[in-house]
Amino acid sequence: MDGKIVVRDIKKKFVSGKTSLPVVGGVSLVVEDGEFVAIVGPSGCGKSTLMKIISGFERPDEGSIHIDGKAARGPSPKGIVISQHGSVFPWLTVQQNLMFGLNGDQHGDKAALADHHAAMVGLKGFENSYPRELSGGMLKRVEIARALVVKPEILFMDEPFSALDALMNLRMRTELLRILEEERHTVILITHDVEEAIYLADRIMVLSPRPTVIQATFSVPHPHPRRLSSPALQQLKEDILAELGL
Ligand SMILES: Nc1ncnc2c1ncn2[C@@H]1O[C@H](COP(=O)(O)OP(=O)(O)OP(=O)(O)O)[C@@H](O)[C@H]1O
Repeated sequence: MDGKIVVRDIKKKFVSGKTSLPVVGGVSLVVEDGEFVAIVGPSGCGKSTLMKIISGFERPDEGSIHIDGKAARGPSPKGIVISQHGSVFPWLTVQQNLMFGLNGDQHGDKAALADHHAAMVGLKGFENSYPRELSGGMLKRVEIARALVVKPEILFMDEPFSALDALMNLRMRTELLRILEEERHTVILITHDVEEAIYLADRIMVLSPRPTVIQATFSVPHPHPRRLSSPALQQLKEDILAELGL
């Protein structure tokens, strides 16, 4: 079976008493090794549910997920989730947070590795700070460094920058691209921000309203850094917004 991540005909409904809410209506997709796929869709269409299923934190009613050809029946050790809800421990310093996931002896000097990743996201000099001493943007960067330090093959990102102000959001996009150039990861990004998707992704999937299916797929074969004001990318934005009924 080809593809780093192969998602086959995923369906999911939530049942509560006599009511049943169909959320994912049959989604199939293949993500290649090293590819960056963004998923956009209308509010409440089931984006987060789909991400939880693909990352192994929610069971689908039907369908399958294969990672590197193997059926995935829970969270894959090859992947890590970065979501809008922070997962940084408030009682640990930046360095301790970054060292937290480094179990086993194969990581060498863990403190040095943590400091390298802190520097990578622009937090050099803040290794010994506690989360309460950092701004929202810095916290987000700790979170991203914390995900990257364990060198995951796959990054599952669910609206990772949505809690940030506009400027920090733009900065984090650029930062993420720089990091991905240094260390190639396979990425699935959920976002409601079409420009963010166009700026970052190799391919963009547009989801339909609930129960969601993939309504359209767009390739973004443009080199980085991308200028969102270029006619081609403006046209792409219009095409995607039209798919979203906007
Ligand atoms: N665990 C759950 N139990 C019951 N219903 C749920 C559960 N999780 C999600 N839902 C429902 O499924 C639908 C889709 O939710 P989901 O969070 O996946 O959408 P989304 O596209 O990520 O939303 P948003 O754009 O607002 O972030 C919503 O109507 C939500 O109420």
